[in-house]
Amino acid sequence: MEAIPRNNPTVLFSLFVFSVTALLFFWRLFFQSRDLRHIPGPLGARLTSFWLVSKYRRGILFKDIALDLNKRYGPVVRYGPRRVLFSDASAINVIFNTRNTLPKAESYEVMNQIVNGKVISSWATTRDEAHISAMKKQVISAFTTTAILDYEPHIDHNINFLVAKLQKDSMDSPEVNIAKFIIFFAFDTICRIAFSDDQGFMAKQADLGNTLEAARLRFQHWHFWGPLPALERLLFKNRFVARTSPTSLLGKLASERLQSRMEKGGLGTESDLLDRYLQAAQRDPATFTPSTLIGILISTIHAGAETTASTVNACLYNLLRNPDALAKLRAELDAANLSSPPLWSEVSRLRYLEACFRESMRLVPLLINPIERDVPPSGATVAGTFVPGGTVVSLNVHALNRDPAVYGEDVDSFRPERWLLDDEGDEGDEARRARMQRADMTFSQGRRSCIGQHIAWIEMKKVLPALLTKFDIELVHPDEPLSMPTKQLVVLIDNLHVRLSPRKVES
Ligand code: HEM
Repeated sequence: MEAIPRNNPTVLFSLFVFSVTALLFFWRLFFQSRDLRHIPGPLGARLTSFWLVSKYRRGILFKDIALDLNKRYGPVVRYGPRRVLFSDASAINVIFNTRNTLPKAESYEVMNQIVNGKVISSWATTRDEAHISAMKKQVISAFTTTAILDYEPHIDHNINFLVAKLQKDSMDSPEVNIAKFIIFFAFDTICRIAFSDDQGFMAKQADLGNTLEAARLRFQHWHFWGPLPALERLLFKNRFVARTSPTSLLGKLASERLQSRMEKGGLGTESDLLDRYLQAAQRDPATFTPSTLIGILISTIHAGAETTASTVNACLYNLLRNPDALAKLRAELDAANLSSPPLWSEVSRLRYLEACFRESMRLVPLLINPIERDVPPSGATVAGTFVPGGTVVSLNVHALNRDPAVYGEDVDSFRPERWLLDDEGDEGDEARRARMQRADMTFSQGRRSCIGQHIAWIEMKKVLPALLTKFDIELVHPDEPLSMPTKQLVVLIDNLHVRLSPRKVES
């Protein structure tokens, strides 16, 4: 066999690439993350973020990665060279602390969008805590339980539309994919709450202009690139790409709505979220620049539409699979003698209804991927483990939501009763419920928890009773598991085929 000449350029180049890779490998292994060697994790994860990306590419959900890591390595584990995941509820107090806030990690920048040639950070993606505090000070009142009553007529309008559409469609054919109806309902409803007008998705039963698809692609982009934020910035957010990229569809929707409001007369012309944001801009124009306003509008729609839809769809699915729970809920709704559509004042205190949602959100947490925070340069002790500065920390919600020490032995069952108290004839005790509430990360915790959670609650607690009081509902395929796309960071439910008939109340 002929010897390969040593000065062959291909051989030299291969040797060079091999040496650099080997050097990088050993540097990472021994030096870059030496200060994290007390925390276990798979070798691949300790070496490179591509370990996580390759799993995502193969369609493995973070949920399954996280549960597997917890099983193999215990409650504190590395899932990247400088990423640590905790499956211990006591970590919440440190990672999502309200006073000494750990800032959002760099991975959030991946979600920034391009609007008119500029990279815009939204409410959810901003890492500047001082900016967020200044913004919140001005708009927090728009998200309180009292303020959301102003939005109730918008929700009622869409519930009436949804029920009428389902009544009409199910007369022609009783089998419907109710997931789609609920997705369009949630998107149109958040648009109504934000702009006093919807996008007409429910009426057309279509994703007009592919806005929903574009929003999903943004989530998917975050999913794949979240572990590699620096590379994402280099490839997708460099000046040339930003200047030549078209405005994102959500950015376009936000800009158009803002512009048309200004043409209509601006401040005071409607009673909705946009008007509240314009009031804030009048009080503090330095914080609420036009880019900030567009960023807030993008977050409102992006964070508020499919999130609520998936939660309602998952809860309905869990109820249809658990007839006893459904019967109990129907009994509670019947006893409440609800208006049509149900009023917030009637449904807000229905305890079994709330327990059904909480239990469903425990089993199917909306956010699949980790909520990441940066450890400050001085380091932090999280759940008894010292984590050095420059590390990203996160909570293993999937393991925590099924921890028997928090939720009891039957953690895989849908049992809303676990959220209720003894003194009202239900199972459980106050201490356990307090423990469950402290561990509940459905809407995250701390300063950057979900600003829209009261809006989500009012929508969810009104629409599900509206459907259950108008229809008898059964699954077309009762044995099929809930299907959802695998390459995503949030739960998206596209298929929930049910058979609808007008509700027959048993005498
Ligand atoms: C059931 C429905 C919902 C669920 C489960 C949910 C869940 C969450 C979670 C887990 C976060 C924290 C994300 C993170 O830190 O990475 C979050 C943040 C956020 N949510 Fe929601 N959300 C829901 C509905 C809504 C609605 C209806 C709105 C809008 C009106 C909204 C607006 C926001 C915003 C703006 C943030 C960012 C807050 C910040 O960074 O300070 N969400 N949500």
